[in-house]
Amino acid sequence: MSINIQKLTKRFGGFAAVDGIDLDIRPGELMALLGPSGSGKTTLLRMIGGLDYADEGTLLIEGVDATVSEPHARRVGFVFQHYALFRHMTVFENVAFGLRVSRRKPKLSEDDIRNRVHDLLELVQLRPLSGRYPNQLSGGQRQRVALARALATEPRVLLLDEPFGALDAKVRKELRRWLRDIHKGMGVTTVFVTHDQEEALELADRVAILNKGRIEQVGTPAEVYDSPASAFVCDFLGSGTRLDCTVADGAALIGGVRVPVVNDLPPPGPATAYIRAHDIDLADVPEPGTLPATIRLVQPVGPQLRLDLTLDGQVVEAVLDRHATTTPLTPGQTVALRLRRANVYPG
Ligand SMILES: Nc1ncnc2c1ncn2[C@@H]1O[C@H](COP(=O)(O)OP(=O)(O)OP(=O)(O)O)[C@@H](O)[C@H]1O
Repeated sequence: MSINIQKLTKRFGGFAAVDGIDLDIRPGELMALLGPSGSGKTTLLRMIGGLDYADEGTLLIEGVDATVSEPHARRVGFVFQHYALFRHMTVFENVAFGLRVSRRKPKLSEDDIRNRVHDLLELVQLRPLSGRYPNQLSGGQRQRVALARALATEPRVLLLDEPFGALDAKVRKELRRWLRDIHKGMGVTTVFVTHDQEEALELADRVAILNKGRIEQVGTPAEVYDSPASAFVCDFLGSGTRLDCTVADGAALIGGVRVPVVNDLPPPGPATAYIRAHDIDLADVPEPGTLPATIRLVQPVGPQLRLDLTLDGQVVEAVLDRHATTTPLTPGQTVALRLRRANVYPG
């Protein structure tokens, strides 16, 4: 099912939480709404689901105006961050619930319900646990039940609000992979909210990046990461550093050194360069094209060596391959930095 959002606006008091958003979601697409806290992701998702109504704009589902239709008429399935399972019902009953209360006609027989629930529990790999209660499950298992429950009524659109937000990093990663596989198998148009860049980039077909109720950029994970459309997107997507720079004679200069620029160069004048931490190398000796910096902090993290450095009074973060770094690095030491690529924006 396609979703077309046109100039959608939602105000709370005088404040526009969603501010004239246009967004087209394609049939079968897995779309991430990514942005910092308060950027309007949940409000937008709730309007798609019919849990909130827009003050302005239109929302079409499969070409039909759904701006003011009831949630059940939209046929959407929801999964929220906090497992909204019924505590007094078994896993089986939780998944069956939606089917029992469904307004569809004719009603499903008990046999049909049992078969459907068993198929869904198979899909989320929880069939052996169908008799358990939610408090006998891990957080990840509960979210899988919540997903099975959301899928039970065969929604046209699946909406997920930080579905893995409350889980630990390893479980999150497993569930991501698993959600991607399920989505691939079922092909239901899915919109999920996250503030986790890695999650959005890893899972989504396309990512919409929100800032202050507006969309900054929509694109595939590679597009938004490699070609951020604004300083905000660049800053939000990459762990990195902002450095003052000057654009002159068709080049960007930091501390008088020319840096390779990957986006469209802004007009001549003062500018800001964004350098991702892994786009910085350390040269063995100062040489043309390098900049002198002082190490402030050296932190080995798994396979990486994370460095905080100061360059001309500005703090720079660099990430090196720990095993490829043979020279000892210590705080206070002066090193030569080579900035391999930068995104440069005006001002
Ligand atoms: N019911 C409400 N009444 C008043 N203000 C609200 C209401 N719901 C949301 N807001 C405000 O609207 C803005 C957007 O909120 P929203 O929950 O959509 O952001 P979000 O991007 O999902 O944030 P988070 O990642 O923290 O959940 C916030 O400033 C929030 O305080």
